[in-house]
Amino acid sequence: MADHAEDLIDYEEEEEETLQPATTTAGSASGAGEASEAVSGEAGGDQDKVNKGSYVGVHSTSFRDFLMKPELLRAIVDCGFEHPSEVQQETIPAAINGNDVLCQAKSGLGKTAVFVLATLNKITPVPGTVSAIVLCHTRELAYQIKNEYMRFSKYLADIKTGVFYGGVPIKNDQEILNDKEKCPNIIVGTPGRILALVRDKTLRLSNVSSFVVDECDKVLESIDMRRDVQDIFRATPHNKQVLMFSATLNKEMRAVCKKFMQNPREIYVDDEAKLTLHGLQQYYVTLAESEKNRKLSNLLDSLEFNQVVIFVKSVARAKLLNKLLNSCNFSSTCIHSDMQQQERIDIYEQFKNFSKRIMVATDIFGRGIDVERVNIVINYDISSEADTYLHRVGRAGRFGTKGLAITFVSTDEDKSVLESVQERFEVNITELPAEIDPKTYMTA
Ligand SMILES: Nc1ncnc2c1ncn2[C@@H]1O[C@H](COP(=O)(O)OP(=O)(O)OP(=O)(O)O)[C@@H](O)[C@H]1O
Repeated sequence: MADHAEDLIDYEEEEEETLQPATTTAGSASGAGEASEAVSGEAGGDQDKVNKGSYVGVHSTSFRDFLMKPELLRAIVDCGFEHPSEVQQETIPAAINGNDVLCQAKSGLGKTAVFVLATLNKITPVPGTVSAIVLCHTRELAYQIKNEYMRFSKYLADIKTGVFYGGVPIKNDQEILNDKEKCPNIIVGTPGRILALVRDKTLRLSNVSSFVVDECDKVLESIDMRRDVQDIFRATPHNKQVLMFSATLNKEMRAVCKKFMQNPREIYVDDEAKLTLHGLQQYYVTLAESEKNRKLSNLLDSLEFNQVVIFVKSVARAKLLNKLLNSCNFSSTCIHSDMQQQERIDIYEQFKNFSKRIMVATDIFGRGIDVERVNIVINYDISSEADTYLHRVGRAGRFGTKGLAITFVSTDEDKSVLESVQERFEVNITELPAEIDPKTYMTA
């Protein structure tokens, strides 16, 4: 019964409601019992701290300089990665050295490869033993990260990766874990399902040497999810490497993250202006709520796009808008929490493989999701937080490509969110002009 209850935990359902200011603070995190075995990383941290922006275009190092397994270097070549991005140059060596790492770097510049390569490089797989655990906040992101592990481990046939998340029968996961031949060495998952598997003792974490949290500020923001992460953390050995990543990491969340770490290498973008994606054109349109559909339809007709993501604030609006777009013959699909999990994965896949050009989404698609061809993001409903805005628009303009973000502003509240985005990230979001040259947002 208890296990079944765990099985039902789906933080993503909360996404729409969490379009609210964070309720957690460093103060609330500092109480006893939080990550009890973690040691604060404050001491000695300063000399390790690097404040920097990140750019794709600086190529002072090569992946070969990182002294990784030759199988990984071959896979990197196959993936078409020619040079490490700046965040990779900075962070991969620290991670490979075995340091704990807390890393903030802007969207779309390859944070995933940092932990995927570092953990794959470290692991000597023992059949039936889990060596690395990777946690993130949504099921689709977990699925995507697992695929990244598959890409980079293609020449490391002995390393098995698995993904476990809620919304699908836990029995399948238990069967995999109970079979020594199938048990993954690296497990990616969402905290609720992972904890359920730890609690029922099918998932044994006593040999874990790498503990990774992607989108760490989001994962540790809600008390529920943070508690689950702490419980999973406690099931792992004291001596392990901890790696955490996000594009947004405020001072409170840094302190929370560091409670899980020992003398971490901290890589931050303290100048928030440097979180703005250079290739991304950002505009707003002021309009009444009742004008949104017509405007959207005009934009979809007039703009050139490979793929577009349209963000809305609720499941109901996602369903409705998708229906409307389909009735107007747009190649649209939608993703939200009120769907069977397999359907969600199928929809993610369809969009990723370009079978659909338009995705109407709630914030479950707002962070971490990497679809290369997305060059336009439309905030049909603006987010209620500046950080969420930054993550959403980061779905376009991945890895230094061009992109366009258009935000509909229909209330005073919308206006103030837009103002806070502009102030914090020092970005000038101007009114959408009557015409935009496609060359400014389409990568040739
Ligand atoms: N060195 C590289 N060379 C070429 N492409 C790369 C390189 N590193 C990463 N990429 C590609 O860039 C894209 C974005 O990477 P990734 O999803 O890891 O970004 P991220 O920093 O995690 O972004 P977000 O903060 O939005 O989650 C991916 O498609 C990835 O394959």
